[in-house]
Amino acid sequence: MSLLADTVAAIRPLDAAAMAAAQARHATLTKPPGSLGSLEDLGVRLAGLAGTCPPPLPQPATVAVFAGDHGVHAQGVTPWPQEVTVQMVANFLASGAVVNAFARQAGAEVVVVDVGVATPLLDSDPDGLAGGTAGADAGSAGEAVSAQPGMQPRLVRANVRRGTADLSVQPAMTRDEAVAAIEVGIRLAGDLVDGGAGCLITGDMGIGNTTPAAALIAAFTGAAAADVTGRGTGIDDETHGHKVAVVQRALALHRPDPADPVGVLAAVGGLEHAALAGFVLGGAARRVPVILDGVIADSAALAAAALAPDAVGAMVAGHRSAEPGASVALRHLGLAPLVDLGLRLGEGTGAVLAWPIVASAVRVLHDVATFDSAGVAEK
Ligand SMILES: O=C(O)c1ccc[n+]([C@@H]2O[C@H](COP(=O)([O-])O)[C@@H](O)[C@H]2O)c1
Ligand SMILES: Cc1cc2nc[nH]c2cc1C
Repeated sequence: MSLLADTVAAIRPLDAAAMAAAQARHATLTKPPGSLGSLEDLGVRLAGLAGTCPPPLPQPATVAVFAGDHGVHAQGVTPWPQEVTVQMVANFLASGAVVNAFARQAGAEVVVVDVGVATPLLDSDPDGLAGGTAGADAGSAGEAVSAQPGMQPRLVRANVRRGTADLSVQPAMTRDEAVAAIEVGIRLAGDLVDGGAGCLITGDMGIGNTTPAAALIAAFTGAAAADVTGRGTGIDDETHGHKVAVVQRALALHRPDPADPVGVLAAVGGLEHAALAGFVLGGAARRVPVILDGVIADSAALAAAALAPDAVGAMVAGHRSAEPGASVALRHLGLAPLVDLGLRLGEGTGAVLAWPIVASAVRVLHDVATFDSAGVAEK
């Protein structure tokens, strides 16, 4: 079997006995029952994921920033030049982006993955900066990556294709390319868990990538393009109307079938969306929580859930992106976001902010005294 098929086959439902044990433990802890709201449900779910109560603390954590470019950029769906993708890759590697600041604050490692950047990264450039003519590195997740937060960002060279084709006029990529990108994400998740990671955090970078995200969300949820297409990095009303029309045109052209998730990713997705879907599947197969960032991760999570419905058990919605499609996707997945600050940056920023909340939900099950042990009276 292929890595993708093996991974999907390895994804199992949450463990009911561990969840019942976590539920019962919550009832014994020195707090009014239910007083931690949805954090109690999260702790129970993570016990079910780990198959034990209390579940392991979700640490250390790595945020994987999957970077790719998009042929649909040619349609004028974003005001930013495509080169900003590779320039931001350089910025991540130089620790200068917002996600680096948030990751440093939280104590998470940053890994940058070139899965589909249009501009080749130079092998000879120690910082992986843009330029040169290095060949594609298809199908590999690059070197093994340690999850110990050494705080120095790392680059994983796993370029499947130098940007997608324009999804509004032809398939964004071939099925083989979509599978190769998914497997980049699966391999990286496995490498990180092997290196000790207890939590995986999704990140993305790709000028134009909110357009494929909207198309994926429409394809998997059945929502209208107008209800899931947002303003991305920031566009005026006229450009937004044009962007909705581009998404509608792509959906009408390809008629993506949600029963064929790889076909949907190939037709209207992006390389980072496919890799993120694999990253989620890889985390779910290894029974490690995966914190979703914004609309790009949410759209990829829909693809992962279509491939393996039980993968939803490993997903934690880090935050609610301001993009309308994010809320539609999270509702479809049955996930409630932990943080709602109006962020619409991507990179993994909202998910990194949510990580200490996820850890706190687990910490309660480890550390909090029981009514018995603390001598606190029950009602
Ligand atoms: O995470 C989000 O929900 C999000 C919302 C809007 C924009 N972004 C980021 O902005 C870029 C895509 O925006 P755009 O307008 O070029 O499609 C890409 O790099 C994303 O990481 C991300
Ligand atoms: C500057 C910039 C930073 C980003 N980070 C994620 N998406 C981005 C888009 C732009 C334009």
